[in-house]
Amino acid sequence: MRRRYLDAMALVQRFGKPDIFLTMTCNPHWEEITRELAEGQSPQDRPDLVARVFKAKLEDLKDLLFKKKFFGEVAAHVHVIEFQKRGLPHAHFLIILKSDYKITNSDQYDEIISAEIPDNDKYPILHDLVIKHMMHGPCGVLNINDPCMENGSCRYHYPRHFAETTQQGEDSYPIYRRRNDGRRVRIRGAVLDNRWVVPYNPYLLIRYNCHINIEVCSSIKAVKYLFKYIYKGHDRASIVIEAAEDDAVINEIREYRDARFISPPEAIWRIYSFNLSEMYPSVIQLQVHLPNMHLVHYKDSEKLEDVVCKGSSSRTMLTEYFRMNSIYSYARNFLYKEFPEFFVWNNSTKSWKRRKQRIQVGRLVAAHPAEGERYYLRILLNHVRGATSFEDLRTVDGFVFATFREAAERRGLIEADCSISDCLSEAATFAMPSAFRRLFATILVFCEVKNVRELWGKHFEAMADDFQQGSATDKESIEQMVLRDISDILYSMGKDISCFDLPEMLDGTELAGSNCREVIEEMSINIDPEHLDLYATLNCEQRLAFDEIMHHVLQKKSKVFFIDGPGGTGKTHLYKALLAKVCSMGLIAIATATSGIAASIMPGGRTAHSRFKIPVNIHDDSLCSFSKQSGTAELLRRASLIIWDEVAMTKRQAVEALDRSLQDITGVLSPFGGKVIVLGGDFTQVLPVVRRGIRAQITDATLKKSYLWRCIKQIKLWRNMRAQSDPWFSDFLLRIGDGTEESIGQDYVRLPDEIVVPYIDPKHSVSKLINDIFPSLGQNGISPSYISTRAILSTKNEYVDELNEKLIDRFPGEEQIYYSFDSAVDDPHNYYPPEFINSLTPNGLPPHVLRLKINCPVILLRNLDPFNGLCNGTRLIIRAFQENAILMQK
Ligand SMILES: Nc1ncnc2c1ncn2[C@@H]1O[C@H](COP(=O)(O)OP(=O)(O)OP(=O)(O)O)[C@@H](O)[C@H]1O
Repeated sequence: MRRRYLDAMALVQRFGKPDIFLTMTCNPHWEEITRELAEGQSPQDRPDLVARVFKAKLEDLKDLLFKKKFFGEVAAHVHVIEFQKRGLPHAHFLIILKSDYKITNSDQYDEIISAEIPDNDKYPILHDLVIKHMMHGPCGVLNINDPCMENGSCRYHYPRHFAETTQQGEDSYPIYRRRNDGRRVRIRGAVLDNRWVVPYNPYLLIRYNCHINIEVCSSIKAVKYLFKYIYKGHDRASIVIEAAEDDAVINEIREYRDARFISPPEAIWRIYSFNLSEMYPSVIQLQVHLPNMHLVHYKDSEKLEDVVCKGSSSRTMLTEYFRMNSIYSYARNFLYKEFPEFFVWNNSTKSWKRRKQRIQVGRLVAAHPAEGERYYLRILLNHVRGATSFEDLRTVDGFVFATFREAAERRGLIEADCSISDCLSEAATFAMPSAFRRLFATILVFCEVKNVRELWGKHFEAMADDFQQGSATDKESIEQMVLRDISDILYSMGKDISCFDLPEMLDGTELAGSNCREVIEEMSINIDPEHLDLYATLNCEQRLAFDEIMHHVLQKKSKVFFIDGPGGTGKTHLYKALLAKVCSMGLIAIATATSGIAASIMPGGRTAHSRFKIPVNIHDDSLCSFSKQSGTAELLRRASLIIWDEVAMTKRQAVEALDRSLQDITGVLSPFGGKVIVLGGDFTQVLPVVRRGIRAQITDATLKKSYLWRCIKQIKLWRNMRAQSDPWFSDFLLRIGDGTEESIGQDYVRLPDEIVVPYIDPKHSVSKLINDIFPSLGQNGISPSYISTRAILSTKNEYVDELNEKLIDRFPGEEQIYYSFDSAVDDPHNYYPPEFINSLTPNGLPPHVLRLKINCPVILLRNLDPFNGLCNGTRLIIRAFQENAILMQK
């Protein structure tokens, strides 16, 4: 039996998730069919004719979709055409669009898909076609015998719910707009409304006059479902083409590219056609087997001894890959999975040969973690280049490990049980005890440590080192001192030491009552003397703002201010002056910002979410999650001034939650419980993120749409203090922000030639960009400030990863590689192979392969410890590294 494989995940990996799912079903009453029928014949009598016409329509559809780019430029597509004995021929298409044409929000869904009955007066033809082809059922209570009924309900979930607007569905398809507009139609004896409309594209429906269902694949989770659907129950990772399971008469599979085959009426065929565009090469499955545990094929007529002795029986793709590596230095440049791109496998001679034309993509046959050694062998093959034998693969730093697991662990490719402990042991060699305790606390908070007490016991000495040098000599006192320090650190990270299995902290060692801990912490923030002098430097708008705010603080007069200023107009400068002044008077001023990075540049700054305990999933009536008796509540009650920077980019519901909570804890029913609040931000910068939200939804989420906006006093700062030396640029930015700069269409602005790196082609332009920004990158001895005062910004994580690869290549020094340990939750069947998960680049996670060099800059992607300035966006410099620990400096 001939089989062809296609790796669905490889497709997604290479081109991204599919965007559109389209099903077209043959209309047996197409004119092209009916006019050729002889007197008394029905379409069922002429399957050849039906198939031919259907094929012609499909060709036309493919031309429209792929050449004429009906939905935009197509990166790749898969389609399956089914001719069955029962039912009409139909075709399924999965279409992956190029990145510029991705369909991402519900406005775009509405442009291409409708799920409503059209107005009969305005669109009579379309109205008739929808009734004829796109109404589901009736099923359910209207017709319990409809073929779609399964266990008493419709397999396709009809009737759907009415929906006023199209929305992003949680896991799979969007919820299309199906308004309850009173339109009804009588179909097969039942009265149906918009809830029964199968989503369609009006143009395609009119053009093809048949059932043609279009769906947008709204999330990556839909991919799994779609691939399963399109390949009906086959393995989701490797798709196998074979006969329909219910077929008793098939004795051969025939496969025709582009569905040129016309099925004979007596057979039941599925014709699969994979046409992944010219760019997408075929996929070859690469064998992964343990030594001498490969499959050997032989004929019934062959003698087993002969089979075993035959030289070719011991040769496999893998053993030959090793052999090629041992004799051919060029071969050693590639991973096993990359091999088929450069070498071609000849199955009859069982050997690899240098490839001359047409590339192929390799994919290693899957292995489940439960398979043990084969799974670890596969991991090694996915990461190690040029191995010449199984033993070579087990060799790391000259040492031959007994198992593939140990070798993978040693290479840092799988998480070892002792990774965390090793990290601490390594860190102990370069971290001071106080920094070491901070690392210990950070690990407790972020690493889900299973045996905390064991970790504590093992690393106590290193954590206690500085206390042992001091006056306390007995172990218990020192232990209490370490515990207290860790407790303080944990507290500043919003955690309580009692949540961790550590030795008990004695009462006396607690600071003055846990309720006041936040207050004490806030009161102990050091005031930078320079900040006290900032008042003298304020420009006149800043000074007016300062005076008015201070007046309210001193008079304890309730007021909410919004410092409205474009970037660089000195908002932070003003906050620093205010914070210093209020704190110097012994009053409490709380500094927060929406992002960690903005919080970290204000003394004592915390993210608003952590300081006010704002719930992550926020709703219109949410409250902050602190109780009236908590330390946070006490701190807020005592605060004379609360600053929240970058409020323009937070959802209004978060600010409203703080308003309600402050009213609750203070008992004062005026905005924010009568406090003096300074909000700041710039609505021309980043707005709140509403995932896949349309403009209206984003605008609705901003503070300007809040009930609070009416009682907020706006203070405008307009003088750009940052770009004083370049007033032209500062004006240019302001014009873009205000929307007064001439634009091309609605969204584009022409940048002056002087600030643009001209585009030649991707390779040279990127190289020129790097040379322009980092001209001395390759030189030894470049200073950290050289690196940290320049940056290349990019719009997508994948571009950032690409640029980082190029930059780190040029960076001087020896590199250290770190691999992430990625796994899918809720995937007992290992449908998501590790290399697929590793290839994803979601927000907030580093790439799977992280290449670092001493003195190279890195950006922290998590709010590890915002109170101490370690937050999402903090830039650090690599100072030293070991296998599990990295020493970084701000
Ligand atoms: N009155 C001032 N005198 C001197 N320098 C100032 C003054 N105001 C602001 N600056 C300087 O201008 C630069 C930008 O100020 P700042 O960071 O406070 O602006 P911002 O409005 O917070 O900007 P962004 O919105 O981009 O965060 C800083 O280097 C700051 O020190």
